[in-house]
Amino acid sequence: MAYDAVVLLGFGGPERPEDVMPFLQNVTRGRGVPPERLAEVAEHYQHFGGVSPINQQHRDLLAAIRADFAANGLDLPVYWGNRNWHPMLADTVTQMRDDGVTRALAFVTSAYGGYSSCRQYQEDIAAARAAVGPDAPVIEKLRQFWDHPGFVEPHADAVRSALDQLDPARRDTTRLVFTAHSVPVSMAANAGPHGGRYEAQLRETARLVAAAAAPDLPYDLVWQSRSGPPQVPWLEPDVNDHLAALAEAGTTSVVVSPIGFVSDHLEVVWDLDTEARQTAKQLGLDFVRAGTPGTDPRFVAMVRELVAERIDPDGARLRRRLGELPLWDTCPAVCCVPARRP
Ligand SMILES: CC1=C(CCC(=O)O)c2cc3nc(cc4[nH]c(cc5[nH]c(cc1n2)c(C)c5CCC(=O)O)c(CCC(=O)O)c4C)C(CCC(=O)O)=C3C
Ligand SMILES: [Fe+2]
Repeated sequence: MAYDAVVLLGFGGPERPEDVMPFLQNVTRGRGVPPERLAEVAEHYQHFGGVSPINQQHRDLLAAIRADFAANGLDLPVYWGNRNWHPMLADTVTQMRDDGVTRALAFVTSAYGGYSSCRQYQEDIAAARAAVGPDAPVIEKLRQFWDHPGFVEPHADAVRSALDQLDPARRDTTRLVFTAHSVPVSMAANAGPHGGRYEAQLRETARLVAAAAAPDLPYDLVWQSRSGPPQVPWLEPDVNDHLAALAEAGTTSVVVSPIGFVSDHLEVVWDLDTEARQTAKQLGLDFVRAGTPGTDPRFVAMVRELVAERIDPDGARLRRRLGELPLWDTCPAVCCVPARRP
């Protein structure tokens, strides 16, 4: 199968104060997020002058991918479009069509299965193509990469450097706390063709990162950034509640590692670096937040490797992965169907 382009598909974020509300409306349209929650999240963005770091992180990743492709002789143009903010994917697909692209691969900035992390991006692609019309390029999503060494190793190194900042005399009472975006329990139950895939993949990534970074330390997987109406159950415990439980049980020091994400965007710099850090301080816990892959060369090279394994007629032989969960290129049509909303 011949491909003539790659597109980086991101979440997107506002870059001016006046963009914050329209961005949040795009994110939450039809999703039953109460206005109080929206106002609260708008505050988090305004705290940073209305600028989410995520678009610049997408730009940096785009530049790094282009440089890596060029340095390794992969001659494919790389485009960038977002789900929720400019450049919107439909505009990018229009440009691709105008440039004569007919068949492209999409690298999505989420490693996992599940509705928000995988299926919704495929819906974004379908909607953008429908908006462009019958001559829109075909766009196929690259596979989930939760256990790829290019994702796991940068997270593990980040955990190691975070640990170096903690008091070694307290190692016996130090713990790793991995976090990912909480989702509604019903969405987690529907993730993947047999359910539970988002959580199962996160547990595997946590296991792999912990084993590589600090096999002697206990670790947990907990959740952050809960949204939605209060009566709808979401995955728990929340990272802040978990820190309280750890402090109560004698933990003195934590490394918090956001394995659910690929860059230090607003959910990281607000929910962890601001809120969870504050919680830890109140509890008297030593707290260091571990970094995310960002533009780590191994992560950037992973994008090229994912493309290479898809282009190769016998791509399975090129696959690099550390875990054991089932893996596929193309999701079955039934997976991650949206939870029915009340
Ligand atoms: C699984 C998952 C990921 C990881 C996969 C991936 O990375 O794609 C993720 C990433 C992100 N989520 C982000 C921001 C937001 N998420 C929201 C709301 C929601 N997220 C959900 C899930 C996820 N979200 C869900 C189930 C909702 C409820 C509404 C709905 O059913 O869709 C809201 C609404 C307000 C609120 O928080 O209530 C905002 C502002 C940003 C950008 C940060 C920045 O600007 O730097 C990023 C990368
Ligand atoms: Fe989110």
